[in-house]
Amino acid sequence: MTHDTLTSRPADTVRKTLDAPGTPDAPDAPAAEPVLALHDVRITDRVTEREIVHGVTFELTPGKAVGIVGESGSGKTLTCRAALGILPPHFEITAGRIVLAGTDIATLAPRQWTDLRGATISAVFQDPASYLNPAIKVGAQIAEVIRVKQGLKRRAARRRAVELLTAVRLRDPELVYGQYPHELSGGMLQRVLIAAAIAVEPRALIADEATTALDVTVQAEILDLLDELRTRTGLALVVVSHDLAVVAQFCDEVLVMRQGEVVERGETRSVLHDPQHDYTRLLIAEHDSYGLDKFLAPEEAS
Ligand SMILES: Nc1ncnc2c1ncn2[C@@H]1O[C@H](COP(=O)(O)OP(=O)(O)OP(=O)(O)O)[C@@H](O)[C@H]1O
Repeated sequence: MTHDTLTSRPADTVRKTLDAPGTPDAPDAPAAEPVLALHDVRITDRVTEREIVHGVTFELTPGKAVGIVGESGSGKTLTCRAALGILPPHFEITAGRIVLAGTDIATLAPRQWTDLRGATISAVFQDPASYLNPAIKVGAQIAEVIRVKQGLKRRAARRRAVELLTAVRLRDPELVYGQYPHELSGGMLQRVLIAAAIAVEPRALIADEATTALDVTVQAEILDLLDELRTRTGLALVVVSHDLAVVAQFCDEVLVMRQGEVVERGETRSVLHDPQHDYTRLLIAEHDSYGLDKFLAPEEAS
């Protein structure tokens, strides 16, 4: 077993990861236009009339990654779903603005949303199997996305789908193309979902606990893949994770959410080195002890 994976590192991992040299921005580079910007977004449950998300603000520029961390039920997923235009039926954005590639999403008709989703913004969630049709071979499902969104003919769509399965580093892409979802492992399914999510070359990708259900090695591989796409293609990432090590490694900026509120937000390095809010300190402390437990198990602990 290797300890050099994202969630099985010793205490203080978060800070050590931050100390690793990064790729600094060119000093005089002009600030890029955000692909996605949220301005004080509030989300209300219309059934209970309760406001669930109390004002989220962040900007995501090409090639950057913003992390959202926080306890279960703090509103991370609702925030992401709002940005994707897929809030559950009785939830509504009741204040603030979301601007996607320069367009205020409040002005979008359903048809325009269909064009933007996949092509401008895309997402990968935790449970890949539930997003695939169990009765259709996975390659055909990706090819269908390509045919519909890019208007490619059947043969060209197939070729492109195999290219994408190669790009997400599936070992035998031709074989995988012809397999059904139940024939693939969780890690392979998540790669297939990422292939589908990047099929139409979106500018932003939301990864909402996309690696949570995977074992640590596969998790690290998937995160590396997303990071590579980010550096190579300028894909902008929103990474929702309960794991601070993931955020420390991949995100330029982090938002810490608790009970629908952003309690702390800033450059990842400074938030994790010098947390200002008690809740952020608690998350870091919990992470460190969790990391230590994992480091000791199983060989050293026995
Ligand atoms: N489809 C839904 N129907 C009813 N309530 C919902 C729905 N989705 C979310 N909620 C409620 O909204 C609140 C925020 O949920 P959300 O899924 O955004 O939290 P989260 O931070 O992503 O949590 P987790 O880490 O568990 O995914 C929670 O109280 C949740 O119960």
